[in-house]
Amino acid sequence: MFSLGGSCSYLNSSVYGVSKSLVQCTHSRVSPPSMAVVSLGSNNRQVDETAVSKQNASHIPSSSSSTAVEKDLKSSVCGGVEDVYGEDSATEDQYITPWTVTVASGYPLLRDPHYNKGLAFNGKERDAHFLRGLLPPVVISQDLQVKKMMRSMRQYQVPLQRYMAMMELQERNERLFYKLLIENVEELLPVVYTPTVGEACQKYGSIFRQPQGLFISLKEKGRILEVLKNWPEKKIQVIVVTDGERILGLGDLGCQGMGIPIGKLSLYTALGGIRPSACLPVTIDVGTNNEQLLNDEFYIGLRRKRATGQEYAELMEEFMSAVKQNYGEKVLIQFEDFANHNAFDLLSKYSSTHLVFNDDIQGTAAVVLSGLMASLNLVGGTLSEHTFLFLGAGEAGTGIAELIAIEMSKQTGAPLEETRKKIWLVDSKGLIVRSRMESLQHFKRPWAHEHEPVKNLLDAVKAIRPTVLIGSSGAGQTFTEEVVQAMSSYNKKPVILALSNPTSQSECTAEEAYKWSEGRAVFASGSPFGPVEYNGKVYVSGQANNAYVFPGLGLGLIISGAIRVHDDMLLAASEALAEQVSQENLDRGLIYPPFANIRKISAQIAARVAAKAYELGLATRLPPPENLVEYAESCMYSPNYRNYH
Ligand SMILES: NC(=O)C1=CN([C@@H]2O[C@H](COP(=O)(O)OP(=O)(O)OC[C@H]3O[C@@H](n4cnc5c(N)ncnc54)[C@H](OP(=O)(O)O)[C@@H]3O)[C@@H](O)[C@H]2O)C=CC1
Ligand SMILES: CC(=O)C(=O)O
Ligand SMILES: [Mg+2]
Repeated sequence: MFSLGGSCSYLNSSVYGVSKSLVQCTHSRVSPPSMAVVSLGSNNRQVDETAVSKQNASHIPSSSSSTAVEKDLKSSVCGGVEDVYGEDSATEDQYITPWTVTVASGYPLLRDPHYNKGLAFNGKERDAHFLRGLLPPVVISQDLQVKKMMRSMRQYQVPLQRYMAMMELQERNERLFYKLLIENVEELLPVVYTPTVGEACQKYGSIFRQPQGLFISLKEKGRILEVLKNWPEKKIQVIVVTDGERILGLGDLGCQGMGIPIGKLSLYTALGGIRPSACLPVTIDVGTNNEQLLNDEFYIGLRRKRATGQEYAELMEEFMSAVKQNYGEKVLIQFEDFANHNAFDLLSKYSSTHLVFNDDIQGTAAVVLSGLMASLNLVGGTLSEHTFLFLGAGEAGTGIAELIAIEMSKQTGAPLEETRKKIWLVDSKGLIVRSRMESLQHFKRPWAHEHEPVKNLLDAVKAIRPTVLIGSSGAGQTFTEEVVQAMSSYNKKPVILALSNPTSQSECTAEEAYKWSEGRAVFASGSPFGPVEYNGKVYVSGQANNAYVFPGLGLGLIISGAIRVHDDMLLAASEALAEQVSQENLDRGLIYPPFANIRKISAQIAARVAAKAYELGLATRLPPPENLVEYAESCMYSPNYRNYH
């Protein structure tokens, strides 16, 4: 009678005075189980809809205690709906047990995002899985579902509504969500990722419906391993974790930063082909210093100031140890949007014990270096013949600067201390120079070159005369007309990268870059801008965003079973990405390939990263596959529906 594809055990539970027989099953993911399963633990999919639970009571196999259930199911609420578990008749001061029933057939199958196919369930599946009558008669293809969803998405004028529609889809039908995203990546990336995800995080409390990801707060101190075990998936390969302190260029959004790990991991799947069930979004909630959120009645996090020092370090240490204990050595932990006073220390502390990677420092560096390599085809010269000026000397700025210096050093044989001298950075106090050394944070010190103090960016541009200007400040409108004009007065083709996200924080817009440089700028930005018409010519700018690299890098680490991330892997990723920029792209002024090809690009990046892991002796999956590109492609998750028997 039961085709559960896994093991079952019967549990007894007393739920608000009603004794129930529970069947606990671990079932196969390929073929959805076709009969009643009850779950109190973390091993099964859970459906928390009372109505569904009630409906499923009829599927529970009979046993002595199920007879008790029938006997005790006397109470009802108005309208003739049976109050099966006494939940409705319980007064507010009485306790009820939030038990849930999971059945991968009937309604619960339609409610399970991993298995649900909506109208695409065919006749056989509808018969086999008790779906008859639960769906209208029509059977449509997944392609038609995509077409329909895109049409409905395009009807929303407000970006946040699109974001919410996408999140709702992800929670309702995971494969359809990913098919939509993969097939319409250029249109939907700005919805699930920057810029819209930034607004979503700001308003996360107000738009919160279904919890996604794992929230680990100070309240869970001492119990993090237990919390990890609550997550329904066991085979985790990638964790993206934030503590919400530097969300894009929007600052401290506390617990509401959760939108970022969720967004990044949906790109791991859509762009890099990592299975969704292998991805775990985590937000560490240590409080927030954002007064507006602390006073917001809809704020979802701990209402306290951020923990710092030992309290913070201990929670992070417990998290990192618990992750290793629960998922092993080879789970990739991506640190995302931590403030720089923690980010560098966490990376250096855990890079020798865990497979960790900081996307803002390292992923951004790989993507920007790649764009610079490609831009040399437009502006000429070698990397070391250029001079670089950054606005912003934090994670992104110093991370990129260091990788450029490493690459220059590899190319020329000059020591790193020398190649760094071609790179200058400006922070909120002005140009970073030797006389400021004592007061500088450690990650800025390598960039404190000999120079007289310079107070602002414009003066720094005039003093340094860079060929490349990179914005990584999180401060919008800082590449002013004067700054862009100054860059254009020294360079035939100034390279201008406005990396800050979201769009509101971009150092300048694409239109401003082209207009103020009289169409000469080679421009790319962290958040996308549409094509710009200037003097009768259409300019298309690229998106200099770490999303080009982290999915492929992650895939490469996973397929090689890498145990550590190495700078040479970042360089390999940069090269692989730069090689994907075609002459046609360059002719249009693009220094990045279109996102439309991202899965092919990710496979190339993954192959190159994996090859580097093997070369460095950091790979554990042996022997290495013969053709790494083919192997990477073959490992990628496909969102197409599977047939159920
Ligand atoms: N496109 C992409 O892929 C990525 C983009 N980013 C974006 O880059 C931005 C910065 O991120 P990150 O480096 O992590 O942030 P950090 O906080 O680590 O660094 C910000 C830096 O900018 C400086 N700064 C801030 N405001 C000004 C200003 N008005 N004038 C001059 N300098 C200023 C800060 O100065 P001080 O040190 O003196 O405080 C600091 O050095 C964010 O907007 C983020 O979204 C980040 C990662 C990837
Ligand atoms: C893109 C990204 O990681 C950031 O803006 O923080
Ligand atoms: Mg980030």
